[in-house]
Amino acid sequence: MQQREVDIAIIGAGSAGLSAWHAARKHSDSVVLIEGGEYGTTCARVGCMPSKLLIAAAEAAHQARDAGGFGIKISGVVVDGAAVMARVKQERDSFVSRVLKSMQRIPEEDRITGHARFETPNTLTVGDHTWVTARTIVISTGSRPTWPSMFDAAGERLVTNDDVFEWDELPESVAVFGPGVIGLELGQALHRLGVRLRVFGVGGALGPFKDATVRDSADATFNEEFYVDPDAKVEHIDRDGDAVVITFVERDSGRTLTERFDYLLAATGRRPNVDRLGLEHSGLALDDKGVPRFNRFTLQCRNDDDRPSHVFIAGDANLELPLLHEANSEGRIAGDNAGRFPELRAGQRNVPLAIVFTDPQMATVGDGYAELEKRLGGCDCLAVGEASFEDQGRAVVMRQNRGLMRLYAEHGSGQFLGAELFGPRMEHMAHLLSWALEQKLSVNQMLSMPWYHPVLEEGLRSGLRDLNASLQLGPAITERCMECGPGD
Ligand SMILES: Cc1cc2nc3c(=O)[nH]c(=O)nc-3n(C[C@H](O)[C@H](O)[C@H](O)COP(=O)(O)OP(=O)(O)OC[C@H]3O[C@@H](n4cnc5c(N)ncnc54)[C@H](O)[C@@H]3O)c2cc1C
Ligand SMILES: NC(=O)c1ccc[n+]([C@@H]2O[C@H](COP(=O)([O-])OP(=O)(O)OC[C@H]3O[C@@H](n4cnc5c(N)ncnc54)[C@H](O)[C@@H]3O)[C@@H](O)[C@H]2O)c1
Repeated sequence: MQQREVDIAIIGAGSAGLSAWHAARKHSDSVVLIEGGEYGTTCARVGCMPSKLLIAAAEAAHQARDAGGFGIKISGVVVDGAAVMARVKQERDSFVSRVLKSMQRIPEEDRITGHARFETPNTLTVGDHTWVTARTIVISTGSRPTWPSMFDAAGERLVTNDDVFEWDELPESVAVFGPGVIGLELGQALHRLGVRLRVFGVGGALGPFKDATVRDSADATFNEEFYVDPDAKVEHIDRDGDAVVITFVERDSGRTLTERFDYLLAATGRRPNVDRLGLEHSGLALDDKGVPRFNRFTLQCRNDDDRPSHVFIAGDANLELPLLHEANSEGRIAGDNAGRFPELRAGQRNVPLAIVFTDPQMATVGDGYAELEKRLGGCDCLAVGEASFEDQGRAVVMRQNRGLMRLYAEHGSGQFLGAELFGPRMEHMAHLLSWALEQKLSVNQMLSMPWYHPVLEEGLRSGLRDLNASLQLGPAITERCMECGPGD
């Protein structure tokens, strides 16, 4: 076994680990980055980027088919599955190669390949070849898909997002389990690319929504396009030859059906990669899910005797907000603090922002309705406003007039608190709203900003007016702003 003694060891060369490495190197030349799986990051290899590439192809097919609604006739839209997958893989590989190229800036002697495990609080073994003793350690080991054992009946026809972007052709049919973020993004894309689809969920959850009004709107809208049952009754999952055979109660008819699918796509959530780290030797205090307890501003873990630890945890590994921008910023904070230890700095954390790239898009800004309701509902302090996109001017122009937004504010102060958004191009609206929340703007201040015409943001103005009306603050409310032009 080789022996390495370093200042800082970073476990996992994903997005969080790479950010941590760059931040840590500002403090010390003695930093190693340990990677046990494939280099290139989850985001570029099997996550954000290939999923958006598949969605982009699906959008092109959808727009071609929908063009008739504008009087444009495109006959015989053909999806060439092999060509679609070839482009997804080619662009995916190019994103991965950019990550790999940027990693060349990390000196070779500072990169160690192999699975890391704690042997003592300051010592790791990497594979069966290296002992690393480190003054501080960053855990940035990411997460992996998880599914209930009943899916194992599908054998090798059980796939996850790790497999989909390796397909050379599009399958004829897929049963998606989990109408969460991954299930809806990939499910809708596959459907639009001509794949026969059923999406099964449990307990009624749909996407990221906690506000039942928005969730119901999304449920109805998606079901106009493809089958989603967020509270499915699935009786059996079997394997017959190359097919996965699923017996379930159909949502509206109540009939028990047995259908064959090429694949079962498990999109039932992800678990943090902390279970194979030998954490029992790390001295760290763990929560009930086995994840180290940590401070979200410093990313510092705690020891099981409650003293602050020399170990930090960033990215999907800590299970807090498994999103790319959070992995990057947590990695930066963790790497910086691992370098300064025992001195620490509280890092800047942004307001929660999540966007789902379905059509219509889904987005949440702030703590989300369930959390706000818990915090402010009891004292009747939570004001709610809403606006539909059904008759929103610009959305009608674009034939994208579907969806609903709900906006939240605090009674008394009038401060904007967050939103759940379902509608066209919400990625942009969600950014505007997160910036307003970051600036702690009141609803009144937001309404006093410029509003162009005719834009989707006029729909946001309608929602803010409705919210302002529920706040009962200031002068009488204008019901509908006709002098602004049609489009509110
Ligand atoms: C299909 C899909 C789509 C997504 N789309 C989006 C999106 O559109 N927008 C968005 O913000 N987020 C998206 N995400 C989430 C985003 O990809 C993740 O939040 C982010 O990639 C997490 O980065 P990370 O550094 O924590 O983990 P990773 O990039 O997974 O890095 C962890 C690394 O640690 C390594 N490792 C694990 N254990 C060990 C060990 N013991 N020793 C050594 N190495 C180890 C792993 O091999 C891995 O390389 C998506 C995720 C998926 C799955
Ligand atoms: N656009 C994005 O930002 C983006 C895209 C993809 C993934 N991600 C990240 O990846 C994370 C993981 O995504 P995910 O979709 O795997 O998790 P998720 O938590 O969003 O969704 C999992 C879904 O599976 C359902 N489910 C659980 N057990 C089930 C069962 N036995 N049968 C049927 N359904 C079941 C849950 O009710 C939930 O709806 C997300 O939370 C997100 O942070 C982000």
